[in-house]
Amino acid sequence: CQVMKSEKYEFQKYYYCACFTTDNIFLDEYKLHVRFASEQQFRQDFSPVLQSLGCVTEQQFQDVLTKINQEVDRRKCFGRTSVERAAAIRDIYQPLHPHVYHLQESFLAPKFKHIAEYCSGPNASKEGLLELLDEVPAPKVYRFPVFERQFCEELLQELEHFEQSAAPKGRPNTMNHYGILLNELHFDQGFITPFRERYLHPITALLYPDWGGHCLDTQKAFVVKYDMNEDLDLSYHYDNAEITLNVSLGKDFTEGNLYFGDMRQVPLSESECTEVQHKVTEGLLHRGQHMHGALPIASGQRWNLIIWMRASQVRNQLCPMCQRKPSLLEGEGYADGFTCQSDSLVNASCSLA
Ligand SMILES: O=C(O)CCC(=O)C(=O)O
Ligand SMILES: [Fe+2]
Repeated sequence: CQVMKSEKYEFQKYYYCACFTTDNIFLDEYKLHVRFASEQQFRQDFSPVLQSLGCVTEQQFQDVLTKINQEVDRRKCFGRTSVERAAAIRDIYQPLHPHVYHLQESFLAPKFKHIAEYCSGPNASKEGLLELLDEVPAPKVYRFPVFERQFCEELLQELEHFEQSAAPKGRPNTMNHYGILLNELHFDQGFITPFRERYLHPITALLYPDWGGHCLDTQKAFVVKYDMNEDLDLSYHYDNAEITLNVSLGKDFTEGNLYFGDMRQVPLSESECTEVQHKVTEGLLHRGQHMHGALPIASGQRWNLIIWMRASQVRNQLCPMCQRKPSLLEGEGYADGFTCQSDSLVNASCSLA
């Protein structure tokens, strides 16, 4: 029911987990994710591994602490600065291709529409869906065409135009230095949210019912960019997502394959990795907790659309980043997709009144 849905959209508040300001802080120089709750805890937990990675002098250690402090400050201000950037973008940025902000069927590959239609039908089954998919390149990783090539080109032109503009830019996370947060550019309402609800959700509901694929309710969408003079690769990590869609948008590039290891409980040294090629216009769907990374590109420029899809019902039980019961911090917009049970009770009583 449409009215219920938009009411929910207006009333529902979303949250971060407090671990956002302490956990999964990426140290670029040492390619290491750390947790920083206090200096004492940090020294105890990470001195040995940092030393083994070449952080041996007190000065080097102090430099690490400075970087951590900067990142923690960035995260503490993130909600406010993100809202400010989104407002500034609305005020000063003139889109090159305004139509790409509104999802149209003509953007989508015919095969993708067919797959989504099949999954939305009354007789859909996982087995039937698997027969329609091109390939299962790694365990529970699925590939299918998503966009038409012309749409990929126009979207990239729009994003490059944005990059070259004076508008402020928020970066997707500490591991990507380039790339663009699509919610700040106002892509959610007209494009990403209906794309997830109408097309992706029926597919994930069949493929990942045990990973929240049947109850996705928000997302964080961004693009990543790799260039010979910028970021070349992406370290091994898991996503802040229940399910991730990763679509290759272009341009021309060589190498830069994605690789998948095991689930996050298994160390890389004990994991057998599978390389998966990016093919322009095609998407790869995987579980957020399935560890992965991206190998360096060897030439050209690679852009991918990443949609981290969240299921509040799942993450409210256990935060996928710290693996603890989430401790909620208020956020703006979809935040990190956690919800609060008592908010729902307030909403229920509102709608009963
Ligand atoms: O570069 C890619 O294709 C992977 C990006 C990714 O895994 C991420 O941003 O979470
Ligand atoms: Fe990722």
